[in-house]
Amino acid sequence: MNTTAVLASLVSRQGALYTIMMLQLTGYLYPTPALLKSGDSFDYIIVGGGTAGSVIATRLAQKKYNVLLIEAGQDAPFESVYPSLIPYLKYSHSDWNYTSVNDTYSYQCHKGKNVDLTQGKMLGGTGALNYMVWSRGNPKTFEKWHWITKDPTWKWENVLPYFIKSEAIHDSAIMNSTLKDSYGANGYIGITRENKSYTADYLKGFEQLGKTIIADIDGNRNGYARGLITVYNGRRQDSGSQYLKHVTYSSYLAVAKDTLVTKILFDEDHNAVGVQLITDDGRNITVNARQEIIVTAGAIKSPQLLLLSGIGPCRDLKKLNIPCIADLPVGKNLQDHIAAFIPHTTNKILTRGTVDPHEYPSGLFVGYASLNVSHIKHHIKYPDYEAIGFIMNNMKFLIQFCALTFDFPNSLCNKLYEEANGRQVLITLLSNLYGYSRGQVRLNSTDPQDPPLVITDSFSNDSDLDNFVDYIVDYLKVEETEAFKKLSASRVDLTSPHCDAFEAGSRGYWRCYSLCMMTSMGHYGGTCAMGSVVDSRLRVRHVKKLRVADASVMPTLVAGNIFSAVVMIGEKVSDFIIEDAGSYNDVEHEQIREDQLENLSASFA
Ligand SMILES: Cc1cc2nc3c(=O)[nH]c(=O)nc-3n(C[C@H](O)[C@H](O)[C@H](O)COP(=O)(O)OP(=O)(O)OC[C@H]3O[C@@H](n4cnc5c(N)ncnc54)[C@H](O)[C@@H]3O)c2cc1C
Repeated sequence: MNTTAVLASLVSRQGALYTIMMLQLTGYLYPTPALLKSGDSFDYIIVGGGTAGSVIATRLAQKKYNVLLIEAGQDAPFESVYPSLIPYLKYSHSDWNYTSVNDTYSYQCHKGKNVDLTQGKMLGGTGALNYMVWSRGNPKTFEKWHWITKDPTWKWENVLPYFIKSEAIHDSAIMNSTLKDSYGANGYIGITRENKSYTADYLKGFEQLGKTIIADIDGNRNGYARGLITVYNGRRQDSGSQYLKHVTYSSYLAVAKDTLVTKILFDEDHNAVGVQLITDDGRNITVNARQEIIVTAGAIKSPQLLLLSGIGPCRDLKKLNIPCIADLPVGKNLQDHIAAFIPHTTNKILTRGTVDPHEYPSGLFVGYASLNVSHIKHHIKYPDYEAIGFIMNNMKFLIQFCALTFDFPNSLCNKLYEEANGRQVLITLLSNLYGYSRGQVRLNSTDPQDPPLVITDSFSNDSDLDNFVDYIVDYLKVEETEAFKKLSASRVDLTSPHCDAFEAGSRGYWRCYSLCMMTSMGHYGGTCAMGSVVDSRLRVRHVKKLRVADASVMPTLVAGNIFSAVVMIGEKVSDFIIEDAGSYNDVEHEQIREDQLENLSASFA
């Protein structure tokens, strides 16, 4: 077995899975597709049926607003449902397959000297192809958001109820403890804990290092734990499948699939009144929103749509002859959690046997650590870095992870495979939680089907690289523990010849290592940030009746994994929308619905 062979077999299986997708085996999980015609009107139009969009569509339909959810992709396929099939989703029809611009500095050890910007193109969006780690981030993140927006509703104690509302934690260590009041039991996203027996051998190392082994891996406390995952009953718990199923048959929700929104339309008073779109059968039509349009197309596609619609830096728009409606820094402030890929081989012989598709594909631990004691403020100890350990007990998965998910060259992944020699491998993704580098999303052209330009500028702020070195050195102290020695944990250096000029272990070496072995956590955010592009109720500034509500509104990234915070944003903005719709009184609302029912019965007559 080598990397080329594993990737070739994966591609051929992807072909087979695409054929299975045609059978629409997952269709029963989702609403049937709506057939739109030009001039159709809805109370709310939601652009993007991903992580946040699915939450908002569900909550508004439950409140009996007439909602149109528009998604560029299809229902999430079979391989999204079963956790161990994650590798089959990348480069598939359910991925936008975008890449970043080569900035000649970062990602230089990757195949294309850039990074794959994996994003879900299906109901459930990126949550339907992500790595399913559930952590809510550190309270300090939300204090920062409060500080930026001056809106106390973003304080930790005020966002916590929305996390709780979204979760159904199925974990006795949390739910039988004093922590249980700060966790949800009745939300739509089911959460369990990774349970491979061998994960314990690795956690022991951190315990021996003096780290606390904790139950709730929240970014709230420093320490290490087995990962909490969005898997329940052997199935992925993304918001597309788990929220929309509650409104599958609702007459208040229409879902247009395989439908690309190309522009937001405004009237002369700068009210967002409708959208232009290309339907699944190739028609260019316009549909109208009586109340609001909510853009939830993700941190790369939301800014693209706003820019195409004339909302963004006027100077840039002018160059493309796009009339500028609102001069706002759309697309700026792009952030991501960058991780260093650190492999350790061990002496643990792989347990053979077939992989259960319902199972999480590897062992998993998550840890948070801080180097700086000054970070212990207001009784909150907040972390500098996150370490996610994937314990690979399957060689095929190891190769897929290295060469496909993280896009390292085949030669490098072959070396890792050879060094592993049939034994378990620990891959740590060590990430900086508070990066200062910022990138941007810009239009490449005025064609909405053209991918935008994504310039990550990762590590453009040199202090990020410097901090990274400290984090790696701190993390690797675990190699000295009895537990890691017992595992014969041995780090595999895949940087040669790239970093050969540096003395191993020197700061220069670790800087080179970080730049070479860096990878994206897929946590893109910040491109329509609160405080600059949207206000604290996520309304786009300088125009009316338009909101953005997805990872792009985070002014700074959540210090943790960001999926749960995007779900929280979806829950929270739903309340904002419902509160703000108060003036759109029930009488008018009911009246509109009666008109629609009349139209509907007329069309059946
Ligand atoms: C490989 C990977 C692994 C990850 N792993 C984790 C993890 O383990 N834990 C974690 O917490 N986070 C993880 N994340 C991050 C997390 O999943 C995302 O940040 C989050 O799901 C983003 O949600 P969103 O609503 O902003 O966008 P999305 O969920 O991407 O939703 C956007 C939706 O809009 C649709 N769309 C876009 N443009 C248009 C248009 N013009 N018209 C119509 N529809 C459109 C898209 O098709 C998509 O469905 C991961 C990300 C990646 C890439």
